[in-house]
Amino acid sequence: MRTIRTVAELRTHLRSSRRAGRTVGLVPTMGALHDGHLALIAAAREAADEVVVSLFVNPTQFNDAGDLDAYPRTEADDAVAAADAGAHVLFAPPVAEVYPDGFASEVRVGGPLTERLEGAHRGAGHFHGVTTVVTKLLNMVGPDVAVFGAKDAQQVLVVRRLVRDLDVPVRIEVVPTVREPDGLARSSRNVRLRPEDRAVAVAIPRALDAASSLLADGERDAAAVRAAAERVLDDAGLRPEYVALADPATLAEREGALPVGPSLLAVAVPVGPVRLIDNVELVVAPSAAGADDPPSTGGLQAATAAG
Ligand SMILES: Nc1ncnc2c1ncn2[C@@H]1O[C@H](COP(=O)(O)OP(=O)(O)OP(=O)(O)O)[C@@H](O)[C@H]1O
Ligand SMILES: CC(C)(CO)[C@@H](O)C(=O)[O-]
Ligand code: BAL
Repeated sequence: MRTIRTVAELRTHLRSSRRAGRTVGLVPTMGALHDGHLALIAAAREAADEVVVSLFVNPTQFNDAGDLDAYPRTEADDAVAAADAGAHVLFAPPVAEVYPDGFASEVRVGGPLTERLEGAHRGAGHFHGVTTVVTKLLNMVGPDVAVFGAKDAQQVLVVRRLVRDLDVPVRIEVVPTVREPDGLARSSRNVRLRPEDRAVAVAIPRALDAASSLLADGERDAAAVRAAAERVLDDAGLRPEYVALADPATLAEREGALPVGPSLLAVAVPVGPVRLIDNVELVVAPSAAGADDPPSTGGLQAATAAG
């Protein structure tokens, strides 16, 4: 595996791969690689001949300077992990290579997809930073396929919108959330959890499970399903920024009876000094009698209950 730091060198390398007829997969990351990232690299290897892992802690998507400063940076370990996972290139540009002096452009996805949930709490500027850097990475690499994690479900929606709206010739693949043995979603920020925070953080996947179980037991009321998750967080002494049960295409909050098909249960929860996010797709299957019910699209990481 080669570590490349400039766009010029990356293009030269990829030109010869293209000439040899090799397809290219991109895995965008901010480094501090864990098993979630390795699952993305494995999916990219399945989907393409040549895998580029980008490692760039993108300053424009951080609303909180403290969060940016504290973001873990472990490039030497990341290079070993990416190579072991079968990546061909680690693209790790310095900030000035991505945002040279005089940089004055931004790529925005407008509307509710960037305004709701993470957009409401981190600020829509978060997603403008994500879409700007993702557009740049797609332009730099020109991949056939780019792989993202379902842990950042809203980011997936926003990136898919971007690619459709701007006719970017790339296929977006999504990998289900990889979890610790106790259910906590793997996240680069987990290393900043103090032992006492780590012990309560398990309430996050348990809250998602509680909502899934209630749905499986036949509950259909959105408020009741949401409240089941909120109760588990509250019992653990956690104060979520949001617990959203939403339409997975528009992120509009569900009210009343959940419709047949998928809904997205997404949470953001500060745990000590760290802000964690997680989600699960809850699927109400059509009832055997309901021949007119719309078909379930299925989820990326769905919990399904018959209607
Ligand atoms: N547990 C996971 N399972 C699957 N994909 C993941 C997981 N965690 C992160 N990813 C994906 O990896 C890609 C890079 O994410 P990133 O480098 O920000 O890691 P991260 O663990 O999400 O870090 P943090 O949550 O601290 O920002 C994103 O597409 C993200 O959705
Ligand atoms: C996609 C991404 C690498 C853009 O900086 C980042 O938002 C992330 O790690 O999910
Ligand atoms: N994984 C999402 C990137 C971020 O937290 O900014």
